[in-house]
Amino acid sequence: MERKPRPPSADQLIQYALKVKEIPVDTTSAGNPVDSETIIKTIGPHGPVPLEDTYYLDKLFHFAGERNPERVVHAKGGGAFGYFEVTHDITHLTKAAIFSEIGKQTPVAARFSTVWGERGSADTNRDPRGFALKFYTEDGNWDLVGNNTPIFFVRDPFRFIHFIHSQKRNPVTHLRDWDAFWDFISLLPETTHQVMILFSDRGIPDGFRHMHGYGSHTFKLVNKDNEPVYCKFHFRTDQGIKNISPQTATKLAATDPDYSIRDLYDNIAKGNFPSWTFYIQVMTFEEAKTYRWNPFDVTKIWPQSDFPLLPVGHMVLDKNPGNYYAEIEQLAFNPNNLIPGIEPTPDKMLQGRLHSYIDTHIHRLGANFNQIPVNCPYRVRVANYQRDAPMAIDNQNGAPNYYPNSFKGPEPTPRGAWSTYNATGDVKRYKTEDEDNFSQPRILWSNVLDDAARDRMTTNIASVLKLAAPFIQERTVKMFSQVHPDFGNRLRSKLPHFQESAEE
Ligand code: HEM
Repeated sequence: MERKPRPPSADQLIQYALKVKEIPVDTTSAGNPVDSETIIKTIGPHGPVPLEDTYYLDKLFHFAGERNPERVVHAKGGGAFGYFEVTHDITHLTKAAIFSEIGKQTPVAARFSTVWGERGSADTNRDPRGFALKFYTEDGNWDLVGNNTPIFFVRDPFRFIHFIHSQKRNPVTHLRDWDAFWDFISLLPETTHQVMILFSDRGIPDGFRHMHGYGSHTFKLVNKDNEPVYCKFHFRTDQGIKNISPQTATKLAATDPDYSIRDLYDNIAKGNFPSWTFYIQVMTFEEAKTYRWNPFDVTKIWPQSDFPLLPVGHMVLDKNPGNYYAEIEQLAFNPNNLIPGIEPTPDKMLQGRLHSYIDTHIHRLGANFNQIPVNCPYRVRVANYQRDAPMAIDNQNGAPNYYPNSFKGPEPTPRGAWSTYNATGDVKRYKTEDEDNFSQPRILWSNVLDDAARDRMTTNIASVLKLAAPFIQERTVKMFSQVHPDFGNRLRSKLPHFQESAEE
């Protein structure tokens, strides 16, 4: 029988050993040579262990602290490194250094993830996929922390935490709770659009290479004359969209739960570098005033028929991490890492995210998380008035640590200012329930999906909606019926609860 060659990921240790010219001396974490890795010191062959075995203690204490808290969402993921290259000029739209000339390359780090599962969960779960990018530009890091879907479940950041709680484990049973999931979804119909995408074929992408990535939010581009436009960011996979059937996904969850991480690593190791073409959509401020949908509502797309995709560049991932923990687990993305020429907008969800990520990184990685090499904006010299805290590696030597000062401490620059805009109105919690929740989902149902895709989507929904309490099933079917009566009818026909009620 012909033997299949081992994938590169299986050979990592062999490859490492081949490169080592001289075996290093084993040391304590302080570099002192040690005499054993296998035998503890004892007083006599069967005696107790003396405290003198400090190397054992060095190992033991390090081991007990080996885990950082996992990300509260997007805990399981894989990543890689590469570059972004400009292919089309957009300097009339933005002064962002990364787009300054055709042919310009900027180093990039990418992390792809699932959302609700824990650090050890299966890669093939039905879930959105995170699509987080860090561009190391000469104006510091630009992070685009998006997903593989152009929209999101909720349009107000207050709802995000409730949404995540409804997807995570039940606090009593520690099991996924389909009552909580569908209860939340059916009580907030703004989730309809994203839930349809989640239960469509794209809900289980074939690894990380075969999916698009989106900034999802509406951002602002500002040019050198400080003229702004609104924009959306799109990364379209050059490998083509490819998805996994629910049956194969379930099988893979048991046989190869790290399927997507392995697929990414092996393809890059074999020189089959994944790439994405980068596009923007642009909307002027005038267009935004009268557009038929709220341009800052992240539950809605900007149809390409109204706002065509403009090509800008491409991203290639050509380098695997040298060490997963150091370079992927410790990656810390932040939608607030923006460079001159790219700014936030009144998109409430984006505004709601701007402060969340620094806090989570301090909790997960410590106050100096930006000094970890993979997060460090290494193309600029970091100079500011922050000092100390654990793991301060670059503590800025003798520079003054207060401002103003007479001793050549760093000076703010107008280049760092965001463009000005008008904001008026009473401060209060504005209800958004009058938003249109169904017209874009209806277009997705009627114009984008074909009949077979509609059938697969309703089967996928029914497979887990049937696990919710009957009153929640009924409310959910009612919600989807508002997209299209056919949607509701198909679902009803696939849910045992409705068949039983009909028989009664
Ligand atoms: C108010 C809304 C949101 C809040 C408060 C929030 C908060 C968080 C938090 C706390 C993390 C964990 C970060 C870490 O520990 O490193 C995270 C990760 C992430 N979020 Fe959000 N999030 C929100 C909405 C979104 C949206 C709308 C998207 C996509 C469009 C998104 C994409 C991501 C991605 C991709 C990651 C993983 C980044 C990585 O690979 O390290 N989030 N989010």
